[in-house]
Amino acid sequence: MKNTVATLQAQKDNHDKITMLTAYDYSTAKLMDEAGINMLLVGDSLGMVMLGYEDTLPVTMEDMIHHTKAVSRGAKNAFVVGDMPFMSYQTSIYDAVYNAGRLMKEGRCHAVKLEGGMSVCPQIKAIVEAGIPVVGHIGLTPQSVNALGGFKVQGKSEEAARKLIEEAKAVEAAGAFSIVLECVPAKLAELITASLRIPILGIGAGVHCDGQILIYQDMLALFSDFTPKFAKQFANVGALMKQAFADYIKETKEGAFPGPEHGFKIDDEVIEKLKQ
Ligand SMILES: Nc1nc(=O)c2c([nH]1)NC[C@@H]1CN(c3ccc(C(=O)N[C@@H](CCC(=O)O)C(=O)O)cc3)CN21
Ligand SMILES: CC(C)C(=O)C(=O)O
Ligand SMILES: [Mg+2]
Repeated sequence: MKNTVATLQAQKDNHDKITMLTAYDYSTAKLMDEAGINMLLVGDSLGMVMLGYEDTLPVTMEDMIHHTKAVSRGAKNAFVVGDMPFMSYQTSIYDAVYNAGRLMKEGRCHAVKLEGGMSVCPQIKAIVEAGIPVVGHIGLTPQSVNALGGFKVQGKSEEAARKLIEEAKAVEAAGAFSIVLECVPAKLAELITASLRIPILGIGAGVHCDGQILIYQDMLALFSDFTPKFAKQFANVGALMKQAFADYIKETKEGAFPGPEHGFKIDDEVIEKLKQ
């Protein structure tokens, strides 16, 4: 069944957990879609896990469109969300609508996501009015890493927790159909999830959110620069890949690969004639 804004809202209303993973390419998106994932996020985290930058700030609209196109082609039933990169929406309402439109029109995603609370509500409202569904993103907002002083848990003090609740309500009121809540204490996330009508997608925000989102390289151990506490390793695909690469190198050096079954034949007669 195809996932839509309406089916995702129904999942919250029916206490049926929403599942979301990041994807950045066609083949991986297809595997996740076939496994039955509800939502795919083409995250600007691609700057870190796919391109090797140390944060998400250098990611461009062109990077996002390129990867969103690939993921959209691999997603049959999953609801695809394209992440708005740093400085594609903070600068003005015009930029926000223009770039959200590009991501949807060229990338063929079903919704866009942008980071921030009250400060980006005018942008959320304008994008939604253009007919583009918006996912909000509050708590740890990685595009503000320099302002936050690192990738740290958010909303621990009473003041910070109150501000986060206010931000969640403001983003909902601005018209977002869902919110990603990143790196906040589980009990605060539970409170926020209970106070909002729209689905809350948690990452490092405990089990009481309406759904979960994870970076796929983290769950498969494909990324080793750092490991957030919330990154559960579901399989060690990284180790499997490294072993397969080592086996390929070894067999190639030994002449064990390729075998006759991996090649093409020609009539011996032809070869004899060539040798004459
Ligand atoms: N591979 C990867 N996984 C992610 O979850 C992720 C990215 N990249 N890139 C974009 C952002 C950055 N994020 C991060 C990065 C690091 C931590 C981290 O190491 N956090 C500490 C918390 C420290 C504290 O207690 O404040 C941790 O131990 O989890 C968390 C989120 C989440 N996103
Ligand atoms: C951490 C998730 C929610 C994200 O925004 C990304 O992958 O870019
Ligand atoms: Mg992001």
